Amino acid sequence: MSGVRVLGGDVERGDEILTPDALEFVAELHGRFAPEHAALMRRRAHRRPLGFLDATREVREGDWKVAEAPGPLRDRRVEITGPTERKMTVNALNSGAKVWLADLEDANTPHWHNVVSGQVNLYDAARGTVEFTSPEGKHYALRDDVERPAIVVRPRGWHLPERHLEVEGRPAIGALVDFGLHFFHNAALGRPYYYLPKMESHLEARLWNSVFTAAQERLGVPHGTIRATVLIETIPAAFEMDEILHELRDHASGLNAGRWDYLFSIIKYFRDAGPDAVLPDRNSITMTAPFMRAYTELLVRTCHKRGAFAIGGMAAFIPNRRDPEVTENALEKVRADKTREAGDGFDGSWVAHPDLVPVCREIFDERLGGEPNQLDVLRPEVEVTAGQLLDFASTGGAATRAGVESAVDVGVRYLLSWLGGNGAAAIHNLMEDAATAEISRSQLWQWVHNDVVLDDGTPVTAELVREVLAEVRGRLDGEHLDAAVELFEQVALSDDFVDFLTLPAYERI
Ligand SMILES: CC(=O)SCCNC(=O)CCNC(=O)[C@H](O)C(C)(C)COP(=O)(O)OP(=O)(O)OC[C@H]1O[C@@H](n2cnc3c(N)ncnc32)[C@H](O)[C@@H]1OP(=O)(O)O
Ligand SMILES: O=CC(=O)O
Ligand SMILES: [Mg+2]
Repeated sequence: MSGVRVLGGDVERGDEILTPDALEFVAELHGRFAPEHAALMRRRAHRRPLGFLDATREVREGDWKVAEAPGPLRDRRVEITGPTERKMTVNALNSGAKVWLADLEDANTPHWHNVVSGQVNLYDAARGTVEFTSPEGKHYALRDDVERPAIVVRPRGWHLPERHLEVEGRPAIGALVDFGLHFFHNAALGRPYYYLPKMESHLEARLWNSVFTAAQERLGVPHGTIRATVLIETIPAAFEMDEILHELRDHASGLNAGRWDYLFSIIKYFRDAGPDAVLPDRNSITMTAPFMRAYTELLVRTCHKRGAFAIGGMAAFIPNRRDPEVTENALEKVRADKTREAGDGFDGSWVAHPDLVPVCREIFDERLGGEPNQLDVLRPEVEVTAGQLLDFASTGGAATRAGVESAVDVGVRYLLSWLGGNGAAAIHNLMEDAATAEISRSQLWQWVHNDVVLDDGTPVTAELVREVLAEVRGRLDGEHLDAAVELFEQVALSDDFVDFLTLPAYERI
């Protein structure tokens, strides 16, 4: 194969995915789009003042809609998310959800094995042939008595490289590897649906749109077959919701309120902006904080004005089949979260675990009546200003010692899991993934660099964080403990803010 080298090791059935034609296709996408991608990544480094853009006023004020949703995406009342590990693939497809967000992003450690075997599992899932037998001998197969969810694949964000695949001597772009391999093998089946994470501007959406157009042309797939739901989960993107949908309008199917990365992005963007931008303990920032409400209200309003689906986010509470009290608490919290979203006009929402599918379904069933969605709930009364999106000062809550301890503890435990190959983990009964871990470490960085004083009068210093880190280290063990602790210290405390914790973490796998 000219220009492409596979540097990762052998993965079972990898030869069915990494075929010469598929690699050629991925290489072609790189040939066409790598220069634009590089320019957009350089653009990210510049933190511009935030506001709605003058240059795109016409798009915001114009009268246009995105393409009508295809049949499998007209009813998205409950979406289960999860990694593409084989057993979880079967479990997600049997969960009774309307959509499975098959995650190659924040719930996945991009070990080469996970990247390739995830594609194998998606290949079988798309063909209804996926099955699995556990080491204990339990057999998993697709059930006939459950409606199969539409599969919506989330490739990695634009920033992540894939160094196990080289194109023209350079590490490939993770997003193009994930999208390219999946599209190449599955587009002909007619349902190439994607979730697009972590975009920071409509120009990045334009790049995805160009990639989609080229990919469809190249494989002879009709223009507009691809449908993409964009996560609005960075603060700059919140000011460009209309523009992002407009760029992708032939391929757009909706927006999702990705709350965890959104909080991370806010902390990152305003990490050194002084006291008014300092956020309190993660646990005290809820979806009813004024700036979070402004964000979700604007998202629903924008989507429905444009005929696009508004999909709610992830409540992090996880049930535990061995602990009824934990499960009851999770169900109650998730019920409250989904009830608020349904009432606000969202068309459906995310859950992290099969046992949460029924509660989300029940709430949206009740709200939707006999309808598949609530696209007709236009929310014309919603008007959101830039000031409301950026009003962090009225959040309430405090920075506390418990907040510091929890941030360090969760961050290190998550990195231990990530380095071991599990990009999503239940920690203290909460779902943790790369986005929530980003909040933990960036929050500490922000507190240290803004001379925050805890509610008990203790200043947050690098020494304090190191002290807590030593305590946490003392109670944990595991093969990757040294690496996890070193990494955490780096991403929480280094003078130069590390853009994404997964970048230095990736160097270690
Ligand atoms: C901020 C964001 O981006 S959110 C989206 C990204 N994050 C995610 O997708 C996380 C999704 N959730 C998960 O990965 C898991 O639920 C975890 C890691 C949080 C917990 O997993 P576990 O500890 O295995 O949960 P638990 O033991 O209760 O699982 C019970 C069963 O449900 C299955 N299960 C749990 N979550 C899922 C899921 N999301 N998809 C499919 N199956 C699942 C397990 O495989 C297990 O199956 P089994 O009984 O056949 O062995
Ligand atoms: O991807 C979802 C999020 O909350 O982040
Ligand atoms: Mg996210």
